[in-house]
Amino acid sequence: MTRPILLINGPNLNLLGTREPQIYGSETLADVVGLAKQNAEKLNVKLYDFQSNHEGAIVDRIQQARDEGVKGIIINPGAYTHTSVAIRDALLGVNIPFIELHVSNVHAREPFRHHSYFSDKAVAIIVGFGVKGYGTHSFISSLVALMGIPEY
Ligand SMILES: O=C(O)[C@@H]1C=C(O)[C@@H](O)[C@H](O)C1
Repeated sequence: MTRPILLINGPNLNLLGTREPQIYGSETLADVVGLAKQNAEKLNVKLYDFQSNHEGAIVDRIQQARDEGVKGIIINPGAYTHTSVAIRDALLGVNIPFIELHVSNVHAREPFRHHSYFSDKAVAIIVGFGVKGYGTHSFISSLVALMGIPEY
């Protein structure tokens, strides 16, 4: 029985690899998701992934996660981190523990990136590890533990 978790990436993360590589690195989103899935599988964790540039689509995907029995969500809301009450409400509404992730250290960037609509409700926050934050083996196992997802 695998333990389903959902990885959500918000706007412009589909540009990873070509987008401001000095900030976000040169790996593509496909590289990142592939590594995370590989490492999740080793831990008997089924990782679903989703990327959208549209706030409502992210809200819909979060709501769908409850029906799928997703046990935890790792979300990089992208710029919606700093603006979206709607995505915050969706996460609270489905009552699934989530971890907030950012490739860059948002606190070392422009002031408008210092506020997050998610951090006060996140189980944990991963900030500034670059794309490594998405999914080395040790990260996934600690994320799963942090989200209180039981061993099957
Ligand atoms: O570091 C990241 O992954 C976040 C990604 C984005 O697209 C920005 O809008 C956020 O401000 C930071």
